[in-house]
Amino acid sequence: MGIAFRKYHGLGNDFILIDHRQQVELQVSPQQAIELCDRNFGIGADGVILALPGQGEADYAMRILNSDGSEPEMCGNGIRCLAQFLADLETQDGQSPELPHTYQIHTLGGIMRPQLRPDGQVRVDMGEPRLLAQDIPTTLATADDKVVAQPLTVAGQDWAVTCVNMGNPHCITFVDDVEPIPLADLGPQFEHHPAFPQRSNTEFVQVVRPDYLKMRVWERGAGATLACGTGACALLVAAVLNGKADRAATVELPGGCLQIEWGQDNRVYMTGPATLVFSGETAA
Ligand SMILES: N[C@@H](CCC[C@H](N)C(=O)O)C(=O)O
Repeated sequence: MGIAFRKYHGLGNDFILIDHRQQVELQVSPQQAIELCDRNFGIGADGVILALPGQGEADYAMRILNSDGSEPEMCGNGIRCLAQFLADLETQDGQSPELPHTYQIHTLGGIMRPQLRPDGQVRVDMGEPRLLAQDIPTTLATADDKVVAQPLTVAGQDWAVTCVNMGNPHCITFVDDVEPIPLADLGPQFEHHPAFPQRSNTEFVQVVRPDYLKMRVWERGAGATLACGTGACALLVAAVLNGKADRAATVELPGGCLQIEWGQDNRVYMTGPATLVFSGETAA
């Protein structure tokens, strides 16, 4: 039996979505995720997302495997795609949700709340950013301290980094211009730096205006991607902490723009699209 799937993307950050609502035990192994995500020999994607049954307050649960088979705690673009996938499945089951509709989704990074809106956008309550070194996690500061503009040497160069956990770990560096950054060279060196015991997602950010930031990302377990939702949230928080941005801004990623807001309630809100590309079934 093959695996039935649908492929979605959020600004070019693409995922294979699998209906896993009848089973709690994961039916997709890390090796299968690597094969499904392969852009030559598989479907091709940055990750595999499984829609599982929810427990307690959660309507559903999300598990995700990166294209290298590792399992991250959260994925911002992925959770928008998951919300659209769930609505599409419910519509197929004759229970189309009335918009706006908010799901409560259990993730390994906590409960997230994506809201499908009548204009086709998905707004997600991404929860509170975690800033203490022990929560990133990183050894760049003592456990109870924040990591804001701390020095880090990578590739023989000194960088000033700010770290934010949005369910998953992010290391943010502000630069004058993101275009010349040699991402494929620097990205893996940040990702695997000993200062990050659980590896790290890495964002290079250019402040165009306090309400408009431009970024390029190297994702843990997936490499250079066209967009990263948790990364866009993390970098807005980092930019505010560094006095470089307003609490609401447009973040331009290689695949398009996200609207990010760090509310006075200390929660981060992300708004962007989720697009169905095609559906299919793998060969047995
Ligand atoms: N693309 C994602 C993040 C996916 C997880 C990441 N690769 C990690 O390992 O933490 C997003 O949109 O947030």
